[in-house]
Amino acid sequence: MAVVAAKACNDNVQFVYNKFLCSLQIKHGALHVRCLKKLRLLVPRSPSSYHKEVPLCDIISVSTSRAEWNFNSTNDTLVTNNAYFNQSSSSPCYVLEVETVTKFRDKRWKIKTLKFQTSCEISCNDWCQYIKCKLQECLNKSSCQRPQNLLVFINPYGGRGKAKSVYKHEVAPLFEKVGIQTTVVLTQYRNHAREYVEKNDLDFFDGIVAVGGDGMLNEVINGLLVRTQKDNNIPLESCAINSGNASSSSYAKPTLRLGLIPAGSTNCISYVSQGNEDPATSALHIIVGDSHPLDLVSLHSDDGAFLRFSFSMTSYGYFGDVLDNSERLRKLGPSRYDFAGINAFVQLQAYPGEVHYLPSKVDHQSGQSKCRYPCSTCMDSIRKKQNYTPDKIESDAKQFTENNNATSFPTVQSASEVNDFSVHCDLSEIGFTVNKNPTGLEYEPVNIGMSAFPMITQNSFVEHISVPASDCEEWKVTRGNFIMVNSALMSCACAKCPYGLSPTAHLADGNVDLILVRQSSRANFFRYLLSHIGKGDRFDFPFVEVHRVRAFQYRAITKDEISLSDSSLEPITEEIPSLEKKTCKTSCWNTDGEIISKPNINVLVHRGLVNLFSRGIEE
Ligand SMILES: Nc1ncnc2c1ncn2[C@@H]1O[C@H](COP(=O)(O)OP(=O)(O)OP(=O)(O)O)[C@@H](O)[C@H]1O
Repeated sequence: MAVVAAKACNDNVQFVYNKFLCSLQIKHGALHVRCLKKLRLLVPRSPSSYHKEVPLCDIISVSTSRAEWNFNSTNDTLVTNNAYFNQSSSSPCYVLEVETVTKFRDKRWKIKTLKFQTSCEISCNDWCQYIKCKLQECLNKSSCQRPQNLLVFINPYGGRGKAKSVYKHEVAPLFEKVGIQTTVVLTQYRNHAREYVEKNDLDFFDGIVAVGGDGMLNEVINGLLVRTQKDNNIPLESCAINSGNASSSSYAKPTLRLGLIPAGSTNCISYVSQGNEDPATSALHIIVGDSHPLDLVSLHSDDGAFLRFSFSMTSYGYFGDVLDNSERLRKLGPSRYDFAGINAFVQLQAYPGEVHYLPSKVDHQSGQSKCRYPCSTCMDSIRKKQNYTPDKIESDAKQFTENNNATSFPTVQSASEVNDFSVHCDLSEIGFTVNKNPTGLEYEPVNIGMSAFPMITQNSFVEHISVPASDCEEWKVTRGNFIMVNSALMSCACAKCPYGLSPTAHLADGNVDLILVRQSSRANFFRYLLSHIGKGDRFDFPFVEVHRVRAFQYRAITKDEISLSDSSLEPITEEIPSLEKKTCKTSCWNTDGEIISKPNINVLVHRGLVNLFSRGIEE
């Protein structure tokens, strides 16, 4: 049938489309509509200027129907003189209907039906079959099939409690229209979706969709990842490199794709992966079967216990305090974040800590391209990963362990002993380099005894870090009083911050942007926060630094350690409470809107560990 259709479609069949006589052609993955002649005198465009190109992957359905010719011969002089119309008008009209997505400037998608009329029933049917075949070929090539059966979780309480109505009015009709079967679960309690995904048989489904905010997607991701590791007998505590897995981590990748229908107070993933928070657009990305890999980080406590997976922001300090405050103001709805933000700002605090990080080979400065469809950075990393053979992963891992075979944490020299800290510190001998703060102001090397210091051994990193050594630089360490330690796995754009915490972060490049906001005045910190409203450079502050990293580890410095005449950790302004005046408090972590109260954590990036129903933002 396909061959017959293809043959027929090579003939020069003419269709009437949008007041033009036109021909159709499929090439380079798109349906081309080329206009040959205009059928109405008053149409301003010339036929040669009219050329429409519909990517096959944007076509939703193709069908045929019968209709009436819709010419008005009294108004249309050209029509009445046109040979095609004269022949056709007396014969029946067959319509080839191509339903496709149409795209608006704000990246919203809607369904549009293109109607091509002809008097030849056979040509109409052949073209219908031909487009269907080509569409299937295109889907097979990209190995992204369109979902037929979806598991849908709706959080009835997230955001303004609108998720149920959003699904009912904007999404369900679209799924019904294309014949997607759904199993809908209204969540009854926190972690209901997570438990459901962990315990139930999912073989029947092609994907899981969360209707709510980022918190709902986070639940589903955690449930699915935990379940997948269980199914594959992979302990969550281990991140050793797995030679059988093309991923940079030992975690097994789930086969189900995931989607979010944005209906929460923060829908960061929708902003970052499609450029808006429009539920219908998200539904259409699911319907056309889009697929884009998404990096995740796994969070482990300092004793190696698994905490959770996260896909966007993991932040300590100010954002942790905002979330902590906002949980107490839940009854205020989404506006609680504004109140909590003001409250945390009034009580602004810097937290003493130490950050170990493994820089990526592509540093933040040189990786300035934005993540846009088709994103070569994300796709390159996938291709590279595919070339990364199991043998190479194992040999790199071995080399990495041999090169860094130190078992004890090195003694950091005193400030007076060390002038150029980045070079002459003992740490460099075992693969650590201690950074010098660009300002040279906020912190200096400290004289701190090992006995009082939380033990971080190089081996403890090797156990948990699962990135190929050849893709990374050496581990580095820095310390100071931090208002915030942020990590952005993606740009983290949202309605309040349209360019995000880190505008050039990618969805699937295997890196996370580590943003260290050191102690400064309230006014400076406010300027830093304000810089997120616009396009401007949010890293152009002397107290802010950014590193593109594959992994990092945070250790809070305790009061005992501070008391060891640690001059580096003195506040530089009187505005923010001094550590001497206050007890040495710790903050909590805010990871995708969930709280982790333990301050000491390990954060590891896992490249493209899940696939989203998305293609990335189209320019
Ligand atoms: N039925 C339920 N009752 C209470 N909590 C739920 C329920 N279903 C899901 N949750 C939890 O609510 C949290 C927030 O949900 P979601 O992300 O959908 O909405 P949100 O409005 O963006 O978030 P938030 O309310 O935190 O601003 C999620 O972390 C999820 O675990």
